[in-house]
Amino acid sequence: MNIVVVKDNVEGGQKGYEIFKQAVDNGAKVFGLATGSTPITTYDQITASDLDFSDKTSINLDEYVGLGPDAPQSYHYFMNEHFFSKKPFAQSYVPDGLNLDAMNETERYDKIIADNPIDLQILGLGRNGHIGFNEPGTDPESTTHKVKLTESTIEANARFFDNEEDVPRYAYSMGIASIMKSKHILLEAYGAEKADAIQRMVQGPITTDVPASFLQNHPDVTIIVDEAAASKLK
Ligand SMILES: N[C@@H]1[C@@H](O)[C@H](O)[C@@H](COP(=O)(O)O)O[C@@H]1O
Repeated sequence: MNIVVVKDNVEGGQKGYEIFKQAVDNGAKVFGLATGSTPITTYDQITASDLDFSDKTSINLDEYVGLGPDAPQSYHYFMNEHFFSKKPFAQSYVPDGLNLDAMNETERYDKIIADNPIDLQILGLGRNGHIGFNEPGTDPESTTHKVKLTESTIEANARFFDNEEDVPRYAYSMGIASIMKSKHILLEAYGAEKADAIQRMVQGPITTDVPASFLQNHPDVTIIVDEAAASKLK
């Protein structure tokens, strides 16, 4: 794992942008995208740049079950606001939270990923070490699946909703195996509340208790962290 320690998320966003630019320069066609507060500075740098994605494809990691693109807390809405409205792709895929037939939706999404192998996948990191919505205990062989969110994740994501009860309890997420197939992975994490997860991901045993620890098995991972998130690395 290649670890880059930066001063703050603004410098991290600059580095994240550079990694996207390099991927574009090297001919990457498919970009795996993430939501959450973490990648926003990277997306801001990208959307303010002259990088062109009009002949490229994006595939998002996850979506809440029950929320569609018009719901302000949906990940589709987030992507429209922070990325696609400013920098459109030829096609952008996000799991369809309004498709309540989980079997149908997860199979549909797996086919999209199989047809469009991801060149660069960007990831955030949950406080409990989750990636996408792959919570602790997720099978490393998992492909797209319906997830029951943990209390820790519901609590962490409640800040985007009026009440904690409004946070959806389920999500669709690419699986760990789907993520591991990406050619290059960029994970960003900022702030002291991510320090434990970063330490366990990088230096702990590879275990389903810390889904991100499986990234130790990937040949091409770059991690951008600020000093607070790196503070527990030994
Ligand atoms: N499903 C998302 C993850 O993809 C994201 O990485 C994580 C961290 O979010 P944040 O970047 O806001 O800390 O939150 C959510 O649970």
